[in-house]
Amino acid sequence: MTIKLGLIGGGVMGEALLSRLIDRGIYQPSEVMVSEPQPTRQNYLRQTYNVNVNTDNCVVFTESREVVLLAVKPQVFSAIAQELADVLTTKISPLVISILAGVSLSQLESAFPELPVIRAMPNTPATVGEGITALCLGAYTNGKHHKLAQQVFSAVGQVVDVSEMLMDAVTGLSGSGPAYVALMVESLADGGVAAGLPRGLANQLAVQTVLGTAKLLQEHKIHPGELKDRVTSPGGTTIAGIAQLERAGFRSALIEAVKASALRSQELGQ
Ligand SMILES: NC(=O)c1ccc[n+]([C@@H]2O[C@H](COP(=O)([O-])OP(=O)(O)OC[C@H]3O[C@@H](n4cnc5c(N)ncnc54)[C@H](OP(=O)(O)O)[C@@H]3O)[C@@H](O)[C@H]2O)c1
Ligand code: PRO
Repeated sequence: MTIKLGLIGGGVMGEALLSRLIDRGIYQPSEVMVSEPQPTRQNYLRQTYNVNVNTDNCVVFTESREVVLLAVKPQVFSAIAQELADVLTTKISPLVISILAGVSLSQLESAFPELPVIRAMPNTPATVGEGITALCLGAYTNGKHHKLAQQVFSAVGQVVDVSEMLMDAVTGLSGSGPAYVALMVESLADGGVAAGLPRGLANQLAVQTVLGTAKLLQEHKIHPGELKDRVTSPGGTTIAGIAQLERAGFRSALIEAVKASALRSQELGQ
């Protein structure tokens, strides 16, 4: 069977994309080849997804007919680029999609000269099909490549096209955001426990509150400030909580977190 998708780096995000792409039938397991350095991880991916696994990134690259997805840490990028340099050809090349934080289109295009490359930033809710991915296209891509990338990432959630100058900010918000939301859910549950709730119930209340609020904002397209006002009864419980959040600098903490993450993304690309 022809390999259509090559995945270089089957870690957290690589696996999130892989599992969903196979689950949705976008790729058959036999059409996928993954490269991973650790034997335990190789066995896990082979056994769990029935995909082809290899340790040689060059084999994965040359065997892949449609897409090669780079999902290694940004710190490994230059080593991978050096490894692949000898097998690159402009005659037949897969579309290269990088999900590496910070690594720019110009760095990708120096590593893959004259080849179609796309820089993408997905996020971990991709695992359950509720991700959001921002795409920006390299100079050697065409409409077919764009469509292919949209097909891959729409299998894991929403897809938006952005200009590259926004990619670090996207990384700071939606790329890193699931961690901030998870921290908030954990803290809400801790608050519930502090107020006397059993842990399991506190977790359930916290998760469903975040999920339901996000759904309400999305489906009714209302401004978050308006929803806040709807919850906040005069002289009631919510305004007492909000006053405390404002004293603790809650908004500012989140703003600064997104800015710090965007800055770190910029640094990783240097
Ligand atoms: N996690 C997220 O939420 C998220 C979201 C958007 C984008 N990203 C981006 O996705 C990339 C991967 O992040 P991650 O969180 O999935 O990291 P990760 O779990 O560490 O995954 C990277 C994988 O690549 C493997 N690897 C290391 N060197 C390799 C090599 N030379 N050839 C092939 N595979 C190699 C690693 O194996 P070892 O562990 O054995 O080194 C690991 O399994 C990063 O560039 C990150 O910026 C992540
Ligand atoms: N996880 C990656 C990081 O923390 C990139 C966005 C989310 O660097």
